[in-house]
Amino acid sequence: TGSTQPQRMLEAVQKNATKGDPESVFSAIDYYCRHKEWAMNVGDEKGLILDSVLTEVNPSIALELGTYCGYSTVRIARLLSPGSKLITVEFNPAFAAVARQIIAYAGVQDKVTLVEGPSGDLIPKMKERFGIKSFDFVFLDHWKDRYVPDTKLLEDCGLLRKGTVLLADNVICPGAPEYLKYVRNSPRYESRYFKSNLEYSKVEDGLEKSVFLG
Ligand SMILES: Cn1cnc(CNC(=O)c2cc(-c3ccc(F)cc3)cc(O)c2O)c1
Ligand SMILES: [Mg+2]
Repeated sequence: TGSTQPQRMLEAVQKNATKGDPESVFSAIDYYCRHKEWAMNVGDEKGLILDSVLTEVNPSIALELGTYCGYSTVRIARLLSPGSKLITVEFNPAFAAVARQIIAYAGVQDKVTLVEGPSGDLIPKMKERFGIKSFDFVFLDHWKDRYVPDTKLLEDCGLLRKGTVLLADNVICPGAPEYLKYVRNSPRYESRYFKSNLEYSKVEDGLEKSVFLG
């Protein structure tokens, strides 16, 4: 009955997942999006790469740009150590409203702060609003033409430190060519491409992992 696709995803979670079980929540979304309606979640295949990078970094403070319905928010939050935090930024209020419910259903709401608004406006306010020194990990999954300006903004606001890991979704499909040029040509990043597939599809896509060198 849910009128929008995000609402139908939420319904699928409420119907098929177990409250308080993050794994069952993102698995229910994957099942729905693979068999019923495609949606732009990072998905199960790229999600495994996200999991492995997260486990390696074990961030105390992480940032996600582009919450959408909270699929990757739940995937990230479930792997955070006790006391670690994830700040996730979503521009679209309808997406944010669904994401809050999916995050709560998964039981990870205590680790997550969802902030609504344009990333370009919110990033400069992160230090004062959330008392952040710098981020250990950043997942970029929002508008692809915002990857470069927001990365430069994170640098200029002193929100990256030596060793901060940036992980960018969709660098092939839909593509973020300027971002790839930026991080691969900059002496301030050490970049590596993780080849995969577009969520729920056979089309190539991948994640770019870039370590800020300070
Ligand atoms: C409206 N909006 C709110 N947030 C965003 C940012 N995300 C994307 O744009 C995005 C798009 C696609 C995608 C769409 C159509 C297609 F044919 C192939 C790929 C996949 C993703 O993983 C994405 O993250 C867009
Ligand atoms: Mg994406």
